[in-house]
Amino acid sequence: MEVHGDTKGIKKYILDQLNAIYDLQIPLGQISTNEINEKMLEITQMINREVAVYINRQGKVMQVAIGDTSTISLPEIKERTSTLRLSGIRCIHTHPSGDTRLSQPDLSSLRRMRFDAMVAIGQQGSDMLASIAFFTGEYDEDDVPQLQGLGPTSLTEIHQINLTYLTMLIDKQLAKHNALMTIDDEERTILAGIDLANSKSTWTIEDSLKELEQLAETAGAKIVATVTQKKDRPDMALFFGKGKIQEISMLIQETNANMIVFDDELSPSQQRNIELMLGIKVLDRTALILDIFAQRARSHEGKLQVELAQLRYALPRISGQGLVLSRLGGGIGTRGPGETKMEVDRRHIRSKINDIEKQIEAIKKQRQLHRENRESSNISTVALVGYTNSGKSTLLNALTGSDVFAEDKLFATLDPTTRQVTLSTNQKVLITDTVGFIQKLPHHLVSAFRATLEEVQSADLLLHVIDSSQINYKQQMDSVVTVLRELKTADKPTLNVFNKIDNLNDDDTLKTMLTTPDSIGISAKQNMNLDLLKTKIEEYFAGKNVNLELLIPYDEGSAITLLHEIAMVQSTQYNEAGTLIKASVPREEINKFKKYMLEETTI
Ligand SMILES: Nc1nc2c(ncn2[C@@H]2O[C@H](COP(=O)(O)OP(=O)(O)OP(=O)(O)O)[C@@H](O)[C@H]2O)c(=O)[nH]1
Ligand SMILES: [Mg+2]
Repeated sequence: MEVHGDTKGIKKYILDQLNAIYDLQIPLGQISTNEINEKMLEITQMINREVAVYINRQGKVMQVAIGDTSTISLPEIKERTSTLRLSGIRCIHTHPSGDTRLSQPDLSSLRRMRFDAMVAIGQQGSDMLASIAFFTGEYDEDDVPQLQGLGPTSLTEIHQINLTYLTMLIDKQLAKHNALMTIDDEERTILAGIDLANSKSTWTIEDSLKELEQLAETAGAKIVATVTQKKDRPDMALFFGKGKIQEISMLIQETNANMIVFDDELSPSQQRNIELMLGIKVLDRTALILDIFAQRARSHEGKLQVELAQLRYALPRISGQGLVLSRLGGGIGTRGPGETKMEVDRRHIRSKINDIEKQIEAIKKQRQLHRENRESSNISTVALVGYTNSGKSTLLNALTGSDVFAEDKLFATLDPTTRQVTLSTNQKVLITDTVGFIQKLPHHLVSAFRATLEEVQSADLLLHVIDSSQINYKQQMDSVVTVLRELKTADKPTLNVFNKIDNLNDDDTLKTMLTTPDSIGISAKQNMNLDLLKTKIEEYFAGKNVNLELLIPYDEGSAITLLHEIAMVQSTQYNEAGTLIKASVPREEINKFKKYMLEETTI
């Protein structure tokens, strides 16, 4: 490292002191430190010349120079053809006179170099004073970028400014201005997951992050990096450790990311703290899911429910921000009276929440009437439940010949759809397609599925549709059961429908799946076993099944295969004498299994 500028005639021991500044680190987001400022002022007094230090957004000193800042050139600052962004470097320099007002050359250097901020510091008596100027992100009528200043004031005050947050707002504002010229709305996204030491989840962090990636892509984001951290528990303030956040800050610079999504729900304060440290948009899994919901909602009620969930999510999160900025006298992103504006917003949100709740209540009553009509007509109801993208809508379409929207994306369906299906016995049942479930679904989001919830609660039978081609299908099943438990419907009679078996080329896997009680393997897309599925539904409603407990010797495997085909297997155990199976068998088929029946079985 060398000291730049006009160093002629400067003594070596002073150059050494200036050189030592390169080794000093500035905390993320803070403009500079007392240590650096004191050093700079001390040297200024000795040589009676300006001393300038250039610092990047990681808090690293990029250059130390002596002399006039208006003639400085920084190789780190690439000449940008567009006027979109700040350079990511700030200039702190001394005024030997002690008058810290920014001069015209200071301001033109700020404009030319697009500094994050230009700061002048000086000493008056024992006081360290400073002035700061930065872009507001706005332009005047002649398209000249506007500047804003603060000071002279105490250095302490300047150090309280959160530069990360400030530059984020400026960048946003600049981008907005240039939106007509450049299309740069790509969300370059970093995914972040925590690997908790004693997590109760059956999901691996890799699987969970893979799913988060799918969610982010569904929402329209482009993934540029993924970070994980192993921890005993999340950090109260930052979720991750401080060092990790610093590492991410570096990664943001490298990848030019403008958004980070955490795989778990962040508390409002964690979200805010991370945003202040990183200066980019910070979302969590919940916000991402809400965003997808918002894009997908079609029905009036669906839209209301998503909006309600969004407002409830936003409410505790609108606070604090802009404190630093309102002290700077408004400007970037704070137009309106700072805190007052937030307060108004919050009240506004609360009344909106009330309003939507009333509307939803009214719709709910209407729906209840519908349901009562349906119930009085004595038609049995089946609800399709399952992990998102497992093929519920495809199955509804296949069973009923309808054309519900199905696609290879998470949360293709938001609003429940009910169709009638005629079974072979001419019996009619109503089948309802519902929103898919997902792991780590927060409680308040579950309530956003109210329509689904009611459908599931009122159904006579659930078909749990499982994507058997997923390696982690078991974990997905667990997650569905968890949500069903939250909906207090986990005890409903359920048929496990292993879908997409056309994608399975491994018979053993299917066999293992079918040892799950009450299960059947199908392909909704390829029309495999759909008649069998209908028969099972039929049998359930006809009450034609008899529960048997069978012991099948190991050399009579074909009986087990037959059993899986025509009965609902509830449990399978292996013991010395053979396979012990509990199954619900159609009455007319009982004879085929008589010889395996355990004595205590009663028919
Ligand atoms: N190979 C194969 N693909 C299937 C089968 N059933 C559905 N799919 C595909 O799986 C994807 C998801 O199907 P959907 O019916 O939209 O799934 P869903 O459960 O309704 O999903 P959400 O509404 O998003 O929760 C689509 O691309 C379907 O074509 C199947 O039996 N075999
Ligand atoms: Mg669907």
